Amino acid sequence: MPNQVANQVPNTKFTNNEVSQNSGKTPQKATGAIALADGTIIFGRGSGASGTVVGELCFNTSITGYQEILTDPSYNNQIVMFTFPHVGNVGANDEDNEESSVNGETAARGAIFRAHPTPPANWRSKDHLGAWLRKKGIVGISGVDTRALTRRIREGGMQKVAIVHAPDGVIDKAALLATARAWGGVEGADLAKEVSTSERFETTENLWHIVDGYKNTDAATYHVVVVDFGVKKNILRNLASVGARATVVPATTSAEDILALNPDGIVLSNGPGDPAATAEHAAPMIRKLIDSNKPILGICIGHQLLALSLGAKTMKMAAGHHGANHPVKDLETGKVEIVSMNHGFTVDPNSLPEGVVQSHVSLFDGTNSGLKVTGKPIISVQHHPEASPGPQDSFYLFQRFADLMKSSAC
Ligand SMILES: NC(=O)CC[C@H](N)C(=O)O
Repeated sequence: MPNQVANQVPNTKFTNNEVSQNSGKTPQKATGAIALADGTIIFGRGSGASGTVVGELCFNTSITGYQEILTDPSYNNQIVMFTFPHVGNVGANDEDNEESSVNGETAARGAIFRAHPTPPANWRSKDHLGAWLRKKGIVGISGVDTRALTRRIREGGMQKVAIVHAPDGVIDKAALLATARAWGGVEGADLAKEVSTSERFETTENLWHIVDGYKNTDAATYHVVVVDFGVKKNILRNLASVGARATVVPATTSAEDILALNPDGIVLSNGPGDPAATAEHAAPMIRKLIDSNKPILGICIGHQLLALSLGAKTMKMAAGHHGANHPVKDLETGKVEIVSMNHGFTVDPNSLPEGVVQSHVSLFDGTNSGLKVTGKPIISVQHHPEASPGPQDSFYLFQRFADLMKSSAC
C-alpha cells in the first residue's frame, strides 16, 4: 500500500546545518536537492517524478488546494513551494486538475514541501500525492524549511532554481547549480502561446456539486469566446454557472475569427509568463476586440494584456502574490473580498490612460487588482474570481460580466 511505503522513512527535516553553500557534503539520506541561482544548495528527500527540473521559485500560502495549484497552467515554468507544512492530506483525484489544454506540459514543474507528502484521508482521493506527482511528471522535494526559504524570497525576490529527485542519492551539486544559473527565466517569455490549446473546443460543464459532480448546463443564455492563454477549467465552469456556453480558442486566433463566432462576450483568460511578451502578438487582436464594443472580462494575464492593449504598463513584482487568502477591495461597492491570487507581474496604476480606472486594489500592498473602462462593457481582475483553490467571494464577477452581456444585447 502506498501509504505504508510513504511512512517507512521518517519525516526527516534537513535542518539548516545541512544547508550548505556548495562545499558541504550531501547528507546521507538526501535523495533530492534544490540549487538556487545565488549559490545556495538545500538538501531534502525526493518525491514524485525523478530527474531535474528548472524554473522560477515561488511560494504559495494556500492551506489546501495543492492539486489545483500544481495543475494551474499559470504556474508553467515555475516551481511551487508550499508554506503550509502538511501537503497531501486529501490525496489527488481525477476531477480537480485545472489544466484544460491537452498540449502536454502545462503545469508547475516542481513542488517543494516541508513534510513528505502525507497519506490521503479523503473520500474523493484516488491517489497518494507522491504517486500523482510521479504520473504528472512533477518533481517533488520535502524536508525543506519552506518558511525560511520563503523569507529569503520575500527579502531577496524570486529566484531561478533547479531541483533534483535522485532516488539513488547521487546528486551533482555543481551541475544542478549550473542548470539553475543557465535558465533564461520568466521575464520576456511568451509562455501563454505554448500552453494555449491548439484546437478550438466548446464546453458547457458547470461547477462541481457534492452529489452530481460535474454536469453540463443544458440551456445556455449566452455564448462566450474564451481566448486561451492557459485557461483554468473553473473559469469555464463559472461561465456555465451564469448561463454561458464557452468556445475556447487558441491565443493566436485573429480578432476577425473571434468576432465571426458572434459571441455575446469575450473572456481573456489567465496564463503563464510575461504579459509584455505575450502582448506583442495579442495586443493588436485585443484592441480590435475592444473596438467591437463586445463585453470583455479579463482575468490575471488576461487583465494584464487588456491593460497593455489599452496603453498601460506592466512590471515584475519582487515576490508576487500566490495564495488563497489575499484581501482585495472592490472600489465600486467598498466591499472587501478574500481572493485567490497567482501572479508575478502587475499593472502599474500610474500608467493607466484616461478612461481606464482602477476597480479593485490589493489590501496587502496596494497593487492594482482590477480595471474598468469608462463607457465600455469591459472589466478585468488581477485575482482569480473562479477560485480553485480558494474562497468563492469573487464569483459575483461572473454575474457582473453576464449582466454586461445582458445589457449589451438590449
Ligand atoms: N495567473 C496568471 O494569469 C498569471 C499572470 C502572469 N503570468 C503573472 O505571473 O503575473
